[in-house]
Amino acid sequence: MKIGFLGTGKISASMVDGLIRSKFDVSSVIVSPRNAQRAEQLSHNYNKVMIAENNQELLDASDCVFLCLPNQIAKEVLHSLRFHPEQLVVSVLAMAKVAEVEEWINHKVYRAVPLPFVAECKNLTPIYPNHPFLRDLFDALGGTLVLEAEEQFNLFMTAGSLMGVYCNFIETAHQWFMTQGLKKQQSADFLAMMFGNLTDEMRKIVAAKSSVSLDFALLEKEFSTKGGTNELLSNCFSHQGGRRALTIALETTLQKISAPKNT
Ligand SMILES: NC(=O)C1=CN([C@@H]2O[C@H](COP(=O)(O)OP(=O)(O)OC[C@H]3O[C@@H](n4cnc5c(N)ncnc54)[C@H](OP(=O)(O)O)[C@@H]3O)[C@@H](O)[C@H]2O)C=CC1
Repeated sequence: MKIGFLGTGKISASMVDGLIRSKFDVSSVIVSPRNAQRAEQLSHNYNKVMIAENNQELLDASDCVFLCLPNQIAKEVLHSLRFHPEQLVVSVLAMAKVAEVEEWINHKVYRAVPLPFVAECKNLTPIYPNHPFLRDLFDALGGTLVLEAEEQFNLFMTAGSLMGVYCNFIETAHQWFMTQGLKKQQSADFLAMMFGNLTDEMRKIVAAKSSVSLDFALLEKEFSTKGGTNELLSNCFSHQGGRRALTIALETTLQKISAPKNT
């Protein structure tokens, strides 16, 4: 199977890294010439990776193509391209629904939310609708979550949009500690170690595969001594609008993801 990536950015590079590292049987990978530096790097790193002359040549050579373009220009770029009837087309575009992309390209479309961690074959990737080839591919990259409805898929797209705000949260605390006099390196080391360890705790619970699913409220309690400073900080954050701000941000993002575009 020849797999093509239209738009050679962060997600394409992560998927290429993961595919080459995985046991998935891929005969060759074709990337589009933009971003030139990233495409060059991938073809330099891996024998199986070739750079197409242009977007149409990439489509002509691919059995399966992942649409990994910036959202703002996707419609315009895709409109001018010819897809082949037997080709499997997978959109990773966050902000366009299946029906919209199908109208742009006049071709059946599947969707996926691969996150950068597919590069190390350790991410669960939601797909919609189900497709056996995509299931096998993403299973090799860490696991597949098959969604029956696009509304469910859009909720996972929203969940996948939490990475930036998570870093924002830590950065806000980090900046505050520095204004209070902590050394940059010491603050960064401490925060990175603590948040990394919290993530490891969640991994342990998931790996134990107990019948009880991960309970985040319980974790919050476990890491908050009754009457202690963790409880104080968490309650203060919630009462000052922290939870509300996150809920509003999630709703705004889901609305943007789900809103119909001008087709
Ligand atoms: N990053 C993530 O975690 C996730 C991203 N997504 C979605 O995936 C898509 C890609 O995201 P991401 O990889 O992060 O974005 P990037 O900006 O890293 O990659 C987009 C790539 O498209 C290239 N490009 C721009 N114009 C064209 C064109 N006309 N023809 C071909 N390629 C072009 C850009 O090249 P150049 O640099 O030269 O402009 C760039 O390399 C987006 O729609 C995003 O919403 C979905 C799930 C998760």
